[in-house]
Amino acid sequence: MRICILGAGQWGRCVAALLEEKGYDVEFRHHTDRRWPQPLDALLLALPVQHFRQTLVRFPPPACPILSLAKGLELPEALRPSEIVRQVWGENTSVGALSGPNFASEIAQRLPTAAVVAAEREEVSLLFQRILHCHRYRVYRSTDLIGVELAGALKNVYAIAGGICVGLGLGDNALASLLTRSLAEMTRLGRRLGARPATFRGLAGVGDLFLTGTSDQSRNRRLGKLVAQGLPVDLALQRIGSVVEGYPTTKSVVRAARFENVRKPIATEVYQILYEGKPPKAALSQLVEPIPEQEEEEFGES
Ligand SMILES: NC(=O)C1=CN([C@@H]2O[C@H](COP(=O)(O)OP(=O)(O)OC[C@H]3O[C@@H](n4cnc5c(N)ncnc54)[C@H](O)[C@@H]3O)[C@@H](O)[C@H]2O)C=CC1
Ligand SMILES: O=C(CO)COP(=O)(O)O
Repeated sequence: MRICILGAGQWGRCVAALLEEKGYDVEFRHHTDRRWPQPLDALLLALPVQHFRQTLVRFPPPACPILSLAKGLELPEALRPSEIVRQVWGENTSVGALSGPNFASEIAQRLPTAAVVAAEREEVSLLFQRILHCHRYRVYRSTDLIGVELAGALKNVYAIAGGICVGLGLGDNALASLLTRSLAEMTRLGRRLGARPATFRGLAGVGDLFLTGTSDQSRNRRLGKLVAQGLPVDLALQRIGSVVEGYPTTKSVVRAARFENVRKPIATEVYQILYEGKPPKAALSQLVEPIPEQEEEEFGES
C-alpha cells in the first residue's frame, strides 16, 4: 500500500515513521509540489490549517481516501480542514480526520498513546484505523467528523488560556477550573455546529485539552505562558518557532459568523489578549470575578 503525506513538519514526519515501521511505503509531498505519486492508495494532510487551501489548489483531486491530521479552523469563516478539502476537491471527496492527545515528540520516542479517526463513512474510518493502529498507537473510530475536528481545533485556544493562567501564577486550582469550564465552552461551540457533546468527553476533546493545557510541551500553552509573562505576541510566536494553530483559530472562533451568539467568555478573553493588547491579568480576573450568568448547562452547573 502506498501512502502519501502532504506536509513534512513535526507531525507529518512522526506519522510517516510510524507507518514505515508498519511496513507501508510512504512518500512525502511538499507545498511547492504539484503532482501526486502514482499509484496512490491513501493521502494524509499534515499542513497547518491556514496553508491548506493555497496548497490543495496546486494539486488535482486525488482518487483515494484522505485523512486530515491538522488541528485548526481556517480564517475567516472557521472552516474545518475537511470542509476546506471538499470546497477545493469536490463535495464527494472521501475525507476523515485524526485527533487525540498526540505530541509528535513522544510518539517519535515510541511512547504509547491513543487517538480517534473520524469519518462520515465507516469504510473510511475503518481504512485509516487499520493503516494507523499498532501496539503503541491505539486508534479508535468515530462517525462524528464535525466533533472530532472541532475538538482538536478548539482545544488549542483553551491550551493558550491554560498557559495564560500558569504564566500569571494563579495556581493549580485555577488551572483545573479553567480547563473544566473550557471543556463546557468547547462543547457549546461544537453543539452549535452539530457536533455530538459526547465527542468532547473523548480523546479528541478532554484527552487533548488536558494534555496541552497542562504540559509545557504544548506550543499553544507556551504561547499563553510567554504572553502572560509579558512577552509581546509576535516575539512569543517567534520564540516558539513552529506552528501555533490556536493563534489563528482563536480569531476564527471569536469572529466567524457560525459561532455568533454562542457564549464563549474564555475564547473572547484569549482573543482580546492576543489581538487587542488587553493585559492578561485584567482578562483573567474578568473570568473569575462576576457571578456566572445563567448559561446553557453542559455539566449540570449553571
Ligand atoms: N506537532 C505535533 O505534536 C502535532 C501537530 N498536529 C497538527 O499538525 C499540523 C502541522 O503541525 P506540525 O507538523 O507540528 O507543524 P510544523 O511547524 O512542524 O511544520 C510546519 C509545516 O508547514 C509547512 N509549511 C510551511 N510554510 C508553508 C506554506 N507556505 N504553505 C504550506 N505549507 C507550509 C511545512 O512544510 C511543514 O510541513 C498542525 O495543524 C498541528 O496542529 C497534530 C498533532 C500533533
Ligand atoms: O496537538 C498537539 C498534541 O495533541 C500538539 O499541541 P501543540 O500544537 O500545542 O504543541
